[in-house]
Amino acid sequence: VRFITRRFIGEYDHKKEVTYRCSRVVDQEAVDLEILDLACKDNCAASLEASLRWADGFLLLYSITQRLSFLEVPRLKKLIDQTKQSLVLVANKADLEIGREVTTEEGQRLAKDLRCGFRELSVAESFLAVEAAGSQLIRLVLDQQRPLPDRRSYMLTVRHALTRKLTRSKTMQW
Ligand SMILES: Nc1nc2c(ncn2[C@@H]2O[C@H](COP(=O)(O)OP(=O)(O)OP(=O)(O)O)[C@@H](O)[C@H]2O)c(=O)[nH]1
Repeated sequence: VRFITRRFIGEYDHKKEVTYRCSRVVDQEAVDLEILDLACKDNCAASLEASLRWADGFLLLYSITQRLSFLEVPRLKKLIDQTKQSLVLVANKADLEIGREVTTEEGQRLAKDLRCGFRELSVAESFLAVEAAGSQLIRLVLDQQRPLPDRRSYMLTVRHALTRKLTRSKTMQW
């Protein structure tokens, strides 16, 4: 809701399975978005599996003040992995430092292990951070939809491989 309306609505009536529609421009590309806000409470696996059928990407949020929500992440990631969709892990409520139960490093480490993007932010405090997380996911999704040689990740892999090769041959010259 913060991403779509720019406003932080502290308490809102969280209806199940509501799809929001909006548009964004990311890297000069206009993108139409459909966003499904999953509550993931009682019947999370079932609603997640249904959404896997149409979602191109996921923002997976946990609260830094609730370790249990962090511990749920690997299980949810496994479900998302079935479809190889793009994922950005978001550590929310960074404004509540006093109640912190999950460190930033733990979040970063988990995202590295799970090979997904990572952001720590406060939805309450920063619309810009929320927008950046959304844009990061949109970029990942757009990149995944491009033909392989045009993908940013593919080009980075090629660049790294070339750099390694060049470094090796330079070393051999010495
Ligand atoms: N302090 C603070 N509170 C937040 C933040 N984000 C959400 N909240 C509060 O956390 C509660 C849950 O927010 P929701 O937007 O309903 O998030 P949810 O993912 O549905 O979370 P749950 O209802 O806890 O499952 C609400 O009372 C929000 O006001 C944040 O960044 N900082």
